[in-house]
Amino acid sequence: MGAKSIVASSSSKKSKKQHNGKMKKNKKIKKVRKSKKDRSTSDENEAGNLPKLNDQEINKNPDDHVTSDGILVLEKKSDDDEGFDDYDGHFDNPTDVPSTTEENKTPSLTVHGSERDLANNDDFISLSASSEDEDAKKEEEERQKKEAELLRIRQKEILNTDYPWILNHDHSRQKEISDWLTFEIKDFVAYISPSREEIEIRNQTISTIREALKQLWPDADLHVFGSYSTDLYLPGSDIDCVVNSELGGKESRNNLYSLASHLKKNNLATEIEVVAKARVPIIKFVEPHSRIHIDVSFERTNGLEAAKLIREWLNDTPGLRELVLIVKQFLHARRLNNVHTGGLGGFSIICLVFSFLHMHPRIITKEIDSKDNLGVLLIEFFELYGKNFGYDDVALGSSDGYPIYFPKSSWSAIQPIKNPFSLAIQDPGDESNNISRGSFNIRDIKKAFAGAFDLLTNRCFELHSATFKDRLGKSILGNVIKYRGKARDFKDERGLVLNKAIIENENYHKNVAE
Ligand SMILES: Nc1ncnc2c1ncn2[C@@H]1O[C@H](COP(=O)(O)OP(=O)(O)OP(=O)(O)O)[C@@H](O)[C@H]1O
Ligand SMILES: [Mg+2]
Repeated sequence: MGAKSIVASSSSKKSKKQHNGKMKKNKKIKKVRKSKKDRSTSDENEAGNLPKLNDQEINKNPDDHVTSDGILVLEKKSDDDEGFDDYDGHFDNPTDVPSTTEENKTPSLTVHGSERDLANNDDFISLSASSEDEDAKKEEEERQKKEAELLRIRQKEILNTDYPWILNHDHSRQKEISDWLTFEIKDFVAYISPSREEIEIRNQTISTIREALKQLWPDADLHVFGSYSTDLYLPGSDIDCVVNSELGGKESRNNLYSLASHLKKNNLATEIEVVAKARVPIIKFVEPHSRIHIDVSFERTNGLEAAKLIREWLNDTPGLRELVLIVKQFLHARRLNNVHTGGLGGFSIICLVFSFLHMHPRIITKEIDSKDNLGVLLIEFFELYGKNFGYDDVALGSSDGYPIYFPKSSWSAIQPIKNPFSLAIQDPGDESNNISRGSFNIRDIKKAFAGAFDLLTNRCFELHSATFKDRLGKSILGNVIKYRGKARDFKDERGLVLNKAIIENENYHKNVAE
């Protein structure tokens, strides 16, 4: 397997020394000033402005309620470290498309989350609402019929294989088995990268919501952050948005409700949840035409700063996008990507991969080129965070824009540490914020990474000693990633149509700088 040998590179002494979580000196982390807006939280506790509650109310938290127009208002009060993180993952598999048929016709409450969440009274209730108004009901039924039909068509298109990215892309004759894996990773990423149509739908969705927002609040604007503004989204990822306004104060409970109600009236939101009193007040809903899940937060700029920083990371870090997308899909398939259930969110994944690539000894010394060695790097990523990383003692941070390790014990903002076996990742925009504090299920995440390392290395050895005839049509990556999708060309169409979220984020930063 030569210089790129998986075994040789993954067991390199130098590599282990650098990567086993041994700490570097903690340099002072660059302070990033938080804007006033970011620090503001809603203390308001208005009463009486919301519509009366209807008969279907079932309150898990005594204060949670469903309004008469079918909007669920969740009154999250506490903000403990292990609590509910309002940033969610995604619903990124065509087979995950929520059912749009029978069960949505009658109002029903669905409880999401583990027993643990329920026990903590941290449960998360979603409402499938229907209007009492007859016309609206008919309209809704019509829409649901159309969606069901669309879903049937989409499902027919889904290929009967768990590895659609290998169709017509055979790399089994590669001499280096690690090159085979590298090519498969590239194919997978091209396969799940957005088509022109998908980008246009996202652009359109955001424009429509922004227009509606401006009708309601002329002083406000809608900005996109998160994976859509960094091109790190999978096909069903949510869109994270933030409403910022000249007059401010849009994060109040009443304003959240007004916006939710306005979007609903304009047929731009279904399955709405208003989480009014969380650390980050938020509205979550599904945009009915695109079925995209949207999260809207208020009066904050930190996500917009993070989007810019992540795009800079992507420009400066070859291989970052590929590995992040693979790890995202890997965790998503195992239901380990949702922070609400202790999984690892998109932001944490980006930081883990960024840190891994920038501290990789063979990359630092320019011994290897990341893009040509994605296979080896993926295996080593799984080895590091599955087998070697010192979760008990080591925190990830950054200094002058470069990732560093430092002792968790020296990070005053996270003391006292309740659970030492936990991931601690310093927010590059706020040194007091541990972005992975909600990821309490590190045990399973670590186990999954370790398992992936074993599965991939075994598969590499197995195929390395197989004949070319036996290798034909086989997948290496498929040993750890499965994906059900339709046949599509391996065209990453991001070059054909502009992602407006990126342009707008760039413009936002230009305006701020002026
Ligand atoms: N714990 C957190 N603390 C502060 N900001 C966060 C935190 N989690 C997420 N964010 C902000 O929200 C943005 C979106 O986070 P998220 O975890 O949804 O990642 P994502 O890149 O959008 O991935 P996905 O496609 O899975 O949604 C981040 O880029 C960051 O700005
Ligand atoms: Mg997101």
